Amino acid sequence: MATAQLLSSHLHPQITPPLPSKLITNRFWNCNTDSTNNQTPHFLKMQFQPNSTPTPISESQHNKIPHLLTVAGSDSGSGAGIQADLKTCAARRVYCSTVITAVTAQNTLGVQGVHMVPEDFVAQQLNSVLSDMNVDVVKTGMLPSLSVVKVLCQSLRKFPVKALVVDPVMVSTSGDILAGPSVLAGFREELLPMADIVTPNVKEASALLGDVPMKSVSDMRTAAKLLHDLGPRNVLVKGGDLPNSSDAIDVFFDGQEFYELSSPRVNTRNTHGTGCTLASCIAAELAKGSSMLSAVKIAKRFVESALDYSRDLVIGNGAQGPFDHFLAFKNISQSSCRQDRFNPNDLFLYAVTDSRMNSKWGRSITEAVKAAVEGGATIVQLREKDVETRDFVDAAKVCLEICRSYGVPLLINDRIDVALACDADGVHIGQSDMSARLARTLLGPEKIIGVSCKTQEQAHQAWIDDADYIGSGGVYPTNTKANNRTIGLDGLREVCKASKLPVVAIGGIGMSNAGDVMKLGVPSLKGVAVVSALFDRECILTETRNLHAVISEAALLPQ
Ligand SMILES: Cc1ncc(COP(=O)(O)OP(=O)(O)O)c(N)n1
Ligand SMILES: Cc1ncsc1CCOP(=O)(O)O
Ligand SMILES: [Mg+2]
Repeated sequence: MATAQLLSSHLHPQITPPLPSKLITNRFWNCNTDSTNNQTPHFLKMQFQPNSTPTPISESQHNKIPHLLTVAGSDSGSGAGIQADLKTCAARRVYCSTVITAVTAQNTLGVQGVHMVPEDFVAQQLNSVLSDMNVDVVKTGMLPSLSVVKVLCQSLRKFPVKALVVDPVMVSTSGDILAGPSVLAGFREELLPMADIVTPNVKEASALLGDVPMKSVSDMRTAAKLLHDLGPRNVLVKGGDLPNSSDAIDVFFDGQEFYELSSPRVNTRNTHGTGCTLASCIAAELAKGSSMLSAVKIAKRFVESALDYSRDLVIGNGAQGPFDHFLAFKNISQSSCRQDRFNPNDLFLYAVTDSRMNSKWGRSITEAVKAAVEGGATIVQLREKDVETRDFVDAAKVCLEICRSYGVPLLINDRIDVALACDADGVHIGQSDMSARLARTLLGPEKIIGVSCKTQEQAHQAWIDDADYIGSGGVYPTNTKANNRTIGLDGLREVCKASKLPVVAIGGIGMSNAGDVMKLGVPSLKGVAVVSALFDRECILTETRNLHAVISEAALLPQ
């Protein structure tokens, strides 16, 4: 059942110059395009292969959509259950099919009635979907009887999927019982051993373990270990209900390491459906190919943002209201938004602009960015320290269009306001800027956040604060950033070794030394970020192309 490939392939991806998910356009490979070529190009979607001719993406790759099957109960109030799972998958852009195990009459006051679907009809639904529809991941919610648990396990043995996410629903948020004691035995003996992750809250974890006391994070760690002994590959014990804590702390255990994942507690009545949403978001991200830890982190971020966004929503008169899963559509026009999650391999060749260099060579920011992406830059940062805010926003909007047409993310240095104004893909912030945690709250779960880190402690904090990557340097002395301490290759190695986030090296990197950086041989190091070696040169396109060739070759050599 567990898919080693699915879950481990993203844990420590090595530097891999081919960027399989990247779409770029194959255009003119000469210097004239820097500023003079105004022809309308014929954009041709290509799959990126460094040092080789780009190859077209096949139709089947274009048309495959990640597919989640949820096996759960219907909530007539649509806050939880099947309805929450469908909304989560729609918001996360994953196809969701449904097997309904029970129909509940439910609203914000509580559960007024439950009508169980006979187990042979649950089996029939499972057979219909699993035999035909190429399901990637199965997520379970309300399983109202032992016989439904057994039917499900039989179906999963007959139709194996890539991952199984078990949300052991037992009691609704209103306190109503949704699964009796006999189901507990089914969970313990049959379902959990098949699961890739189980996501109990403290009450459910306690019940699964025979009513052990759960009063502290330390109890949660002990419970996570004991639940892991029952067979699931990973355990997430959710501490939202734990008293006396201003933060919601969840304990994640992968069988080897414990992680305490904390997020600020959102003060709202609209928490009905958070458990279902978290589990289906984890499942959706697994279906897209995330590693388990990153799926869990994304899901926590998604729930936190949705709760924050919906804190004042008024639906129903009861104590616990539903929240709005489609927060992302409030301020992002769907047509223009980036389709991919952050891919650490995007850090491979990171082009960072500089307004003074552009003035020196007589080019606009947009001309510089266009040349860099045509030359093979895999991510771009606008680092424009001397530009008026209004001009910065206008230029960023044009750069964003250019980058989007190449499938290259565009980040803004320092200026979260500018990133929000132009709907950039994210920001890069330094140690004296606002914290990554606050930036995450302002930017939401989807945007990319990079943080500059010179030390292992800063790298750890960036991970805690929910950043996506760190930039580490200056690796070599540089004239681009005044008074910047050089950490050398040794300093970079130390930061990379400690970092749970992907790292891009920066500072004094160019043709002569980029290969040495790439050969460092630490898995978290994903690429090089470069300013002057690209932008303080006559032909940006040629320099980018040549640097790409150098780092691709170094990344392919044995370490
Ligand atoms: C990828 C990357 N890494 C580090 C930096 C430096 O950011 P910061 O420390 O905020 O310094 P300034 O760039 O703002 O001078 C970066 N910009 N990009
Ligand atoms: C922004 C920054 N942060 C650390 S070093 C540096 C400057 C990198 O510029 P260059 O690539 O020209 O050395
Ligand atoms: Mg900065």
